[in-house]
Amino acid sequence: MSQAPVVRLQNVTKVIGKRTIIDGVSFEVRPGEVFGFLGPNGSGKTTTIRMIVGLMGMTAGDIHIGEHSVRSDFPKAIVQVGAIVENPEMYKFLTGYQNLMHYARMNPSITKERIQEVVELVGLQGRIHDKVKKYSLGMRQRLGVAQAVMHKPKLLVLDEPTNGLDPAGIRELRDYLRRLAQDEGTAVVVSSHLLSEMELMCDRVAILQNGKIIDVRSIRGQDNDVKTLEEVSFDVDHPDAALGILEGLGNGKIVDGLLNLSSDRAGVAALNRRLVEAGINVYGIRVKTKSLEDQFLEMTGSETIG
Ligand SMILES: Nc1ncnc2c1ncn2[C@@H]1O[C@H](COP(=O)(O)OP(=O)(O)OP(=O)(O)O)[C@@H](O)[C@H]1O
Repeated sequence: MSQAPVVRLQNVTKVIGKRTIIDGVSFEVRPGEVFGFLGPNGSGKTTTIRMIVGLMGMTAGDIHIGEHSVRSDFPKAIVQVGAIVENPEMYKFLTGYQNLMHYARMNPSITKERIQEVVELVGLQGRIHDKVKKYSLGMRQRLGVAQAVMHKPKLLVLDEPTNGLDPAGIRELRDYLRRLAQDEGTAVVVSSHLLSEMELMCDRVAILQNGKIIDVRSIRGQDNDVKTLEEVSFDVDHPDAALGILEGLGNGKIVDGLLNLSSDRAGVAALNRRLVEAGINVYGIRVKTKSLEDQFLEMTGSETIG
């Protein structure tokens, strides 16, 4: 995690009328990372994304793309971004290739080789010379991504990219986003209200509710395995003292005389060792693995997430 972030949001706030739509949102995304922005409908995902790409101003806070502020240095910030925020504009009566050529002409740095590269990246090589009107939604989506990354942006932003895609289309999207992150080091920000998709696609997710980030967590460890979170209960002789010893770790709480904490698997052993070393007697440890879905539902109350 030593690389400088590609995008950094600091206390981003948006007030419309008297309503605070986005309330002090901060996070950063590093090169090669696929970052999910997850929240129920109306939680503020689109508004945040519109601010990242400069389609909407901020009331307070700032967003940096690389070292350039979206507020004070917008032209330099935005050239490093590729985005699909609304439906990508395509000429339906032109072929996929002609559409890409059309956009490439606006940017002399894009070579024919680069166009070929992005076509392969999104897996459209077999159909790139067909007219766009014959494309499925998934293929249009891919063409949109190809177009958005032709200029090799450091950051790719996609708002609800899975909307309307079937499971095969979602799997393909996931594969080429990961490829883009790995091969080109692009930082990718995707929003969705569907946790199941985010779990498959992202390295980390931020969970947004009522305009606030209520949690940011890693989904994949360095080994690329999906991480699970454990809820641990320690049965100890002095729960209050144990809570003090583990202060600041795992959001500890005492429930029914047991010390409950959140941890990953390796952390459970470390927490136990710390207690024992501090002279606490541990009579039992119960570990419950919670899926991200359980956690998300708990955090956001009863709101459905699909
Ligand atoms: N221009 C606006 N004026 C007033 N309220 C707005 C405006 N834009 C968004 N909102 C409100 O801000 C909140 C967040 O909206 P936003 O579209 O960002 O949420 P979202 O998480 O993207 O949800 P969805 O997935 O439904 O689009 C909503 O309550 C919405 O009604």
